[in-house]
Amino acid sequence: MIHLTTTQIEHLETQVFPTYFNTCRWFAGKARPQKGFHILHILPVGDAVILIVEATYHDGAPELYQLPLAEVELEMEVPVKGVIEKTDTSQWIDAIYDAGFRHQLYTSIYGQLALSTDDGQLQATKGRGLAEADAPEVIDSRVLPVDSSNSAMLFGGKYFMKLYRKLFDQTNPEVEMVSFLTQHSDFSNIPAYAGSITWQRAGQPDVTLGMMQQAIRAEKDNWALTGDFLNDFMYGVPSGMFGINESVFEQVALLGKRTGEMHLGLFAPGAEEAFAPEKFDDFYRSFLLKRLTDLLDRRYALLIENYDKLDEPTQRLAWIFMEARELIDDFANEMLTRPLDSLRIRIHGDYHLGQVLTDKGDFIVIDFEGEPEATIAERKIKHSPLKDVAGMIRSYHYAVSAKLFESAETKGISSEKLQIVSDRWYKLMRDTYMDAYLEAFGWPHPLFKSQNEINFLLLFFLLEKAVYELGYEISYRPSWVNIPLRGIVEVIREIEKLKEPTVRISRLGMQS
Ligand SMILES: Nc1ncnc2c1ncn2[C@@H]1O[C@H](COP(=O)(O)OP(=O)(O)O)[C@@H](O)[C@H]1O
Ligand SMILES: O=P(O)(O)O[C@H]1O[C@H](CO)[C@@H](O[C@H]2O[C@H](CO)[C@@H](O)[C@H](O)[C@H]2O)[C@H](O)[C@H]1O
Repeated sequence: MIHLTTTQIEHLETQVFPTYFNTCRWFAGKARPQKGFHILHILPVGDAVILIVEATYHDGAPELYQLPLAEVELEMEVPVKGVIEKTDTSQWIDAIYDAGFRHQLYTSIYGQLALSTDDGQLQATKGRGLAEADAPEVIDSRVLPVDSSNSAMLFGGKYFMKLYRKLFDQTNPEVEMVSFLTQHSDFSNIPAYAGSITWQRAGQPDVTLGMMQQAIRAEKDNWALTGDFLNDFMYGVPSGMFGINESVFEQVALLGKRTGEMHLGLFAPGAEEAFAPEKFDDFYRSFLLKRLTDLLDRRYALLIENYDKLDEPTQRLAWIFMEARELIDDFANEMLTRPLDSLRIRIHGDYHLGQVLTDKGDFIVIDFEGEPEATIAERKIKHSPLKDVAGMIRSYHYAVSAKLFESAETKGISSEKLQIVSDRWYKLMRDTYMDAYLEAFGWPHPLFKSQNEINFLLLFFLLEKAVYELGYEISYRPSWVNIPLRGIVEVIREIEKLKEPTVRISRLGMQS
């Protein structure tokens, strides 16, 4: 096993990590003013160790990261991004690139082993998805080229393991969700839970280090598939033809059905507290309202700060949003007073087209970690499942807006015309998805007490999601800021419609 001396620890902390961390895709603190990196714990795993590193900043809370470390020969080929430090005689690498470390992780899960650490243990647990026949001796492994906020490994071509990089003082919601759905529900359109590794210490909350699921050989994700549908659709747009293949509706309806089945699997009256359905009590209503108003405050400030960088059409959309603050606030405040008898449950939390893989004409849902901006405690709060539905509906809106407004094929078409075509496509998909979704529950269902409640909650969550996305785009994809703004404007129009007094046309054609 690696034994780090005090000098080596200091060297890593002060000379190596400030550069190395900033080259890692999974390090979320790149844009923050960094103070330093400190190795808080060293957890032995076979010949390697897992370093628990604290990143501190001049502003805001520190973060904890997991960095597995192995020492290997200089001759061993390791991707550049995995090399932490080279000395004259050896190299220190991110241990995910060391077959011995990966083998140890798999062996621990297969055997449900507990590896001792200074003040506790690394406890591995096996899930139903791991076959007895897949003993560690017959399983090879490799790192997957998935470059995201976590690291991914494949075992025997059959099991997908995600090593969480940013750590939280709690069980990761993904482990709770995937193990619950695999072991306590009939929903089978997720990769089955195969196990996890948790760092446990007396008197401290458990910390999830990694999770394993069955591996899926997906053709693509549903964002890419929807992009294909839209490419076909776009051919007709310049010549004024509005054509959607019947199979597109079938796929969208199937996704609605699967989403409904996922929520039925998560609707578990009589389950343990973490999964038992709850009411829309006053505490939750105030939480939702506060979350939305805080988000709105932050987004308005961000928009004002970045206003001059926006192009003119986007500025116009931004204006509509800014002028509608009072209308939005009035609508949001209804969350406190409106009768709401629908129930709330654990949900996916970050549901969009990219979180659904397509496999042999069906869908597999992945990535149950929840909304990246939310704290872990917030990610475990129960919501109406319509929050997930709103996420997916927003995603269809994104897909069509990105294609129609950003493609070379539609360059010569006026934006008014594109808006009409895009709205029409989006509304057809939204209604197809929604109808198939609700059909999965039968009517009435305790999760949806009335059509009135469905309309209000869906609009509330559509607004919340589009406002969240506005921040994501300003920070990461400024050229797409117009997309969530279009979504916000669409919600504003819907709220305005709700406020209009009902117009009745009498037999004589007079309005009353
Ligand atoms: N069970 C699985 N089998 C095969 N590939 C998977 C599986 N789960 C996820 N992936 C792949 O890994 C990528 C990242 O997974 P995801 O859960 O979204 O992690 P992250 O939250 O780190 O982005 C996905 O986009 C998908 O391509
Ligand atoms: O990285 P995650 O998948 O957890 O989610 C974040 O990134 C998403 C972008 O990939 C972002 O999703 C937004 O863009 C999607 C298209 O790229 C679109 O389908 C989604 O509807 C839209 O929200 C997501 O919001 C963010 O949390």
